[in-house]
Amino acid sequence: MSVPLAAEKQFAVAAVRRACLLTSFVFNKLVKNETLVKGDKSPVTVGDFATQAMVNTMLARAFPDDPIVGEEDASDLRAESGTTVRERIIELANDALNADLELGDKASWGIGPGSTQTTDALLDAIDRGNFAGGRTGRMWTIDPIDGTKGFLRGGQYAVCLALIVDGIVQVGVIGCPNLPAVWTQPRGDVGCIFVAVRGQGAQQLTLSGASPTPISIPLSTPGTLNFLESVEAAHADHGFNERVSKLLGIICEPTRMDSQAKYCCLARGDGGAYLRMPTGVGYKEKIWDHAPGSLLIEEADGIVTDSRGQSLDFGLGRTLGENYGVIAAGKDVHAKILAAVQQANTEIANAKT
Ligand SMILES: Nc1ncnc2c1ncn2[C@@H]1O[C@H](COP(=O)(O)O)[C@@H](OP(=O)(O)O)[C@H]1O
Ligand SMILES: [Mg+2]
Ligand SMILES: [Mg+2]
Ligand SMILES: [Mg+2]
Repeated sequence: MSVPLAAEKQFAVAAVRRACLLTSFVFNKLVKNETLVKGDKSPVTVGDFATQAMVNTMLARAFPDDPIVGEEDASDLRAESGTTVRERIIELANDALNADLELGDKASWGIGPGSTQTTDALLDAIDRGNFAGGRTGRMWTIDPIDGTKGFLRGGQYAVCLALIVDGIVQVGVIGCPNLPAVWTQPRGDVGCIFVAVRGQGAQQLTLSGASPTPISIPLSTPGTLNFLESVEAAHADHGFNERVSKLLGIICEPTRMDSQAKYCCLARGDGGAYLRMPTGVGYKEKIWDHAPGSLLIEEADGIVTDSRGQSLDFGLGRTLGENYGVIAAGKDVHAKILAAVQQANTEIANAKT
């Protein structure tokens, strides 16, 4: 009997692996005018666009009927003012599509040497990511560079791809080109890929997609428990986490890290919990920022909920709906952290009245 979702898993690892080579290459060559500022004031680089163009091109070949919810869209690139960055993106995406990698992806997905695409085809590939999402059917979600701010500062970032079926994440792959294979050995091998398939566990692979090693969240003790949190104070409320730490008697300092690398670290036991509480009203968390990470945690024996204790809902469209924050932790401590979060929320609400 064949293993369910084996083709999707193999594809997602190959696509993320190729994407990680592209983003690492871009980081080493990035020049100042290759970063744009989006309408919401967030940065986006030629690397984000080129990666989405490349992965979506691969997806269109491998799974032509599957819609894609992607972070980026090509409208700014189609404008006359976008000419310079557009040309650079097309060059980068084509170089990545043509790269001669093993793993047989030319045979399976028609890429590799000789697969150069036109500008129009690559811009259209980026815009295949404009799907609205929803409750029914298969869809992929891609965050070509999660943690763009981390990427720009040479910190952590992640290439994130997930398959969602009927609102449930089934496959999640996260590539972390700057993450040490072993956290305590930052001078050792750097770069890893994380894979989860629902019901089949979670694994860490090398950046070349080799040596799959099962990972899971170990039991925590109050002495070792610490929080993983965003570097960006605008993305998650650091003060709230401090309050929760005090309530729980946590003595370790939080580990600040950009991107879904936080989920990856948690899944393999580096840090006891990832807490991401909203910093204000209005921002809705995006499905591509959490789909592969949340599956990775669940498959690594962890639990992911919002601050009401409810599962994240990936069937609402491009966002997770109203923002009640995210709490990801090992099975043994999740309930304790959730209770402390709720107590902190009550205290804050009482202080206001
Ligand atoms: N006000 C806000 N609250 C929460 N998340 C936000 C936010 N503004 C932007 N983000 C998201 O935070 C992500 C990075 O998360 P982190 O802080 O964990 O590294 C960004 O992903 P991108 O970098 O892909 O745009 C972006 O989608
Ligand atoms: Mg972004
Ligand atoms: Mg993101
Ligand atoms: Mg991104």
